[in-house]
Amino acid sequence: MHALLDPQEMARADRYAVETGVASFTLMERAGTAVADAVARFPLPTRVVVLCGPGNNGGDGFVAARVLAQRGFRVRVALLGEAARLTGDAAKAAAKWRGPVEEPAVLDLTEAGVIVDALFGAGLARDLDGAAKALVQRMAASGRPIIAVDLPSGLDGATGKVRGAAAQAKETVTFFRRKPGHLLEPGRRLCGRVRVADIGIPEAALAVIRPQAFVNMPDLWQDAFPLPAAMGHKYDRGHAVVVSGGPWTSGAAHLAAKGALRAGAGLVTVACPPAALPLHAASYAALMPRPVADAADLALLLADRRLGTVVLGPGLGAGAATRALIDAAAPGRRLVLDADALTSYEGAPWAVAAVAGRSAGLIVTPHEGEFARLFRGDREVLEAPSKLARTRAAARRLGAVVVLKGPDTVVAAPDGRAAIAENAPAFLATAGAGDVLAGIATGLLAQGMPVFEAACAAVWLHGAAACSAGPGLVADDLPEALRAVYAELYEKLGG
Ligand SMILES: NC(=O)C1=CN([C@@H]2O[C@H](COP(=O)(O)OP(=O)(O)OC[C@H]3O[C@@H](n4cnc5c(N)ncnc54)[C@H](O)[C@@H]3O)[C@@H](O)[C@H]2O)[C@@H](O)CC1
Ligand SMILES: [K+]
Repeated sequence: MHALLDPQEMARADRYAVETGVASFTLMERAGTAVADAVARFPLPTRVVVLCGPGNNGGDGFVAARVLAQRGFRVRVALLGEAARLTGDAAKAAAKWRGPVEEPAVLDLTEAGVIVDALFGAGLARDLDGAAKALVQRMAASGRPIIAVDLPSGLDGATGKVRGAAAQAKETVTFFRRKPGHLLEPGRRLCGRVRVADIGIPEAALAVIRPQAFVNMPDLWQDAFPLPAAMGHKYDRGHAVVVSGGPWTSGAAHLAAKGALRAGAGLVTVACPPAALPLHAASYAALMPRPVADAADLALLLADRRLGTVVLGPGLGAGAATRALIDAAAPGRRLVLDADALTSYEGAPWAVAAVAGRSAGLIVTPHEGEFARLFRGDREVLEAPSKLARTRAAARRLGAVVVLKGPDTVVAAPDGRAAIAENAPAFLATAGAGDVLAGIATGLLAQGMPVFEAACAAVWLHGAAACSAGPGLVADDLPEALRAVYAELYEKLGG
C-alpha cells in the first residue's frame, strides 16, 4: 500500500532509522544526492543556483550543491539567514560545502539553468513573510526551472496549502514516502513531477508508525474487490436499488443505475415514479424499473431483503419527500447518499448520522458545495486544516464513509483511514459524472465489498474509466468505459 506520511509521521520514520543504526547525516547525504541526481537529469543545467534555508531542508541543499560541484556543475549557493545559526546536520552539511555562501539578494536568479529550492520543507511552521516570502516570489518570477527539495518552499506538507507563497516546481524530490501535501491541491500542481527517493529509512518504520492515509490505488482495496466466481449466481452479486426522480430528472438515476450494473451488481432495480417507468424501461434492458410513488411504496418494495443496497440522491429533489424515502430505505441496508439526498439535510449532519446508525453501512458522496451545505455551522468540520482533515472529521461526525469529491477526491472512514485519489483527469469534471460514481459505489456495496474499500475502489474505477474514455467524455461514456478497466483489473487480480 502506498502510505502518505504527515510531517510528524515522517519525523518518526527519521527517528526510527536513527534508532536502528542509520546515522542521521547519512540520511541527509542521501537526500541531497537524490536532489543532485534530479538536477543532473535536466537538459543542460550547467549553472545551478541552490537556495538554502535555515533548517535541514537547507542542509539537503548544501549536500546537493557539493555533489553537483564534484560532478562538474557550476554551482552557486545562497543562504537565507546566517551561516553561524545553522545547527546539527545542516551545519555539518554547510561546512562540507567549500565554495562561497552568498546573500540571496545578490543573485540574479534569471541566470540560473536550474534553481534548487531548499529553503523550507517539513519544518515550515508558519506563513512565509518578509525576506523568505520575497525570495520565494523572486524564484517564482524568475521563470527558471525549479527542483524543490521535499516540498516547494511555502507548501504545507500536511495540508497541500500554500502558506504565504510558493513557487511552481518542475520537479519535487521527496524522501521515503510522499506526504499528503503532494496530492492535495493546490500542492499537487505546485510540486510538478514528484520523485520519491530511497534514503535508507527501513520499510519496517511503517509498522511502527501505522499510517492511516494512503494514495488511492488498487493495492489499497484489491483484496476486498469482488471478483466474480465461476459458479456464481446473479443473486450472489447483490441486488441494488436506485431510487429515481420523475421523468424530467430521471437521467441522473439512470446514470447511477448503469454505474451500478457495470460495476458488477447482479441485479439493479430502479424505483421510480410511475411517469418515469417508460424512460427507465427504454434504457439498459438489464435494468428493472418498478413503480414507487412514495416512501410507503419503497418500504413495500424493500420488504424483499435481497434488495440490500440502495442509492438515493441523483435527480431526487431535496426536501421532506426525499428524507422520507431515505428513512424507508435505511434500516439494515447499505446506503449511498449523494446530491439532493445530502442537500435534504442542510445544516443537519446529526440527522445523517442517525441514518448511518440505522443502516448497515453508509457512503456519502458530496462535492464541496454539498459538503458545505450539509455541515453548515459545524466549524470543527468545515474549518479543519485540510481537505484530508475535513473529510476525516466529517466521517467521524456522521459515522459514515465520506467521499469528498474534486480533483483530489478524499475518502475517509470514521476510524481515521483515508485515501487520496490522484488518477482523475481534469475532463472528468462533467455533468452527471457524480451520479455514475454513486452508482459504482452502490454496485460494489451490493457485492458485499466493505464500505471504506468500496468507496475507495469506486473513486479509483471512476477515474480510471475517465482516463480510458479519454478527453471529450460525457458521463454516459463512463459506465461503458468501465468494461475496459475491469478487463485489465480482472487480468491483474486473476479473475
Ligand atoms: N525527516 C527526515 O527523515 C529527513 C529530513 N530531511 C530534510 O529535513 C527537512 C526538515 O528539516 P527541518 O525540520 O529542519 O525543517 P525545515 O528545514 O523545513 O525548516 C525549519 C527551519 O525553518 C524555520 N522556519 C519555519 N517556518 C518558517 C517561516 N515561515 N519563515 C521563516 N522561517 C521558518 C524554522 O525556524 C527552522 O529554522 C525535510 O523537509 C527534508 O528536506 C532530509 O535531510 C532527510 C531525512
Ligand atoms: K523546499
